Amino acid sequence: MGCSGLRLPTWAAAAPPSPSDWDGRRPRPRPRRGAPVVRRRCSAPSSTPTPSAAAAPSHLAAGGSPRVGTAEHDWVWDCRGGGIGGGGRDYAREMEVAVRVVQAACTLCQRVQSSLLLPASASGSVYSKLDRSPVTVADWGVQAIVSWLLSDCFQDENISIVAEEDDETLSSSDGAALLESVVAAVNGCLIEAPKYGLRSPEKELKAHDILQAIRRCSSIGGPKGRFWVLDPVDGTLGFVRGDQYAVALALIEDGEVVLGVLGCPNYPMKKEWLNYHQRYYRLMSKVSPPTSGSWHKGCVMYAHRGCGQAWMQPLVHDFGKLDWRNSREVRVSTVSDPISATFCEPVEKANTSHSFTAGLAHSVGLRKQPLRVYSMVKYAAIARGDVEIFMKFARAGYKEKIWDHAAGVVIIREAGGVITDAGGRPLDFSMGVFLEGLDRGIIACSGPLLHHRIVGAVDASWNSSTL
Ligand SMILES: Nc1ncnc2c1ncn2[C@@H]1O[C@H](COP(=O)(O)OS(=O)(=O)O)[C@@H](OP(=O)(O)O)[C@H]1O
Ligand SMILES: [Mg+2]
Repeated sequence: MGCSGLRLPTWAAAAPPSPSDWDGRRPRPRPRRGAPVVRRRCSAPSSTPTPSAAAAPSHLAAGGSPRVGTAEHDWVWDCRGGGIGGGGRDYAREMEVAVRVVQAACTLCQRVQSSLLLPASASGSVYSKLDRSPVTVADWGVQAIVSWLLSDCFQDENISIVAEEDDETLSSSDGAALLESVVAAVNGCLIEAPKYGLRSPEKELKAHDILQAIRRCSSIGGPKGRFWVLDPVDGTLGFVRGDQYAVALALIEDGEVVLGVLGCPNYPMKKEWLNYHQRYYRLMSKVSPPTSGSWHKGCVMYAHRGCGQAWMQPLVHDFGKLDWRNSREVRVSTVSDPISATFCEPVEKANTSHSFTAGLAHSVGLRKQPLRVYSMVKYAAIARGDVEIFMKFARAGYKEKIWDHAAGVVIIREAGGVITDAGGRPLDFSMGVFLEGLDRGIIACSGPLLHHRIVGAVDASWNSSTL
């Protein structure tokens, strides 16, 4: 195992942008083990490359299918030397595309979430699924753009995507206005694809193109082969309530998650803000606006299996462009004493037993109030070292879906954390859309000591619980 070291060209490493409110933390020293690298090939390095050079490699923006290593401004994900199942593949191309695609998808989500806060409009409406869970234009919109962009970038491959939404509602006669809103949202976002280093469609997509892109996400996963897994808007409740949510994209090969990307548009760079609803954040931002150029919220995290590192870059905001030099390594917390540890869990008590986790917390000596946050932002919080523990115990009979965990699991692991079911076994992504065989619940920790204690505490209290 192990990969090549992180090798940044000196000009890129010398003057990293320094977001003023980076939570007081600086990037860690360069690690010894394998590392993803943003590497520039070819032309003479310049200490201040133009934004277009850094952000929009021509091999992606113009050519459709990316050709790594051929363009002048060629940013390459480089974690070579094995470490990955499947013969040491580095997934450079997949990782680069996935990060760009998630960045684009986050823009669509942000626009739809803002419109939800405005007086009623079709794009700002919340619809109800058969199971009465909410769904919005963003769910279908993200699914359509991710599907379209992945297909465009990997034209030479027959890609499979597992994702939550189907096209039934949109294709129905009642869905015409909704479909129109999805088409508008998708085209509004794809026209800006070059700012993420991706290609826009030659012509605006029509309704049937959108439906086709959504239908393409009909893979059901399984133990063999390669497929993408997408949760277009994870934490839909948080999304419709104007709070935290995530866009989660992962690649699974032969049953193993090989890369994960988590877009967290409302993730605050000051971790204490995770405790507050976004409406306070919006209020505070009005009272005391963040200084221009500072990185105050919104990030994309990414990691690839076997690399031993996970990364975060700022969300690309309105007038910005994706710039790989802004990526920073993230690492789990070093806290291993339960007294100082914070645990996080789902907000809704319908999704987990708050009373069971409160009992566990007490028995292992956790003293802080739990942090309740929507979506896989909880996984991002562990990877970033903002919390130490995640616990989820769904009611008996509920089956966890792979898209709710895949991207976060690989990011936590590569950032140094441990994530298993409550029996201490790894989550199994090889059995279709569900995490089959999951033992009781999910436990993620920043390190093995805390993890061991919590798994032990579950065993000790399970029989007396009412779950
Ligand atoms: N009954 C039940 N039990 C457990 N889990 C469930 C349940 N129902 C749904 N889900 C899945 O939980 C996903 C939301 O997880 P969160 O951590 O965001 O939950 S919470 O809203 O903060 O309570 C949610 O993902 P999204 O639909 O993407 O929001 C669901 O896949
Ligand atoms: Mg989800």
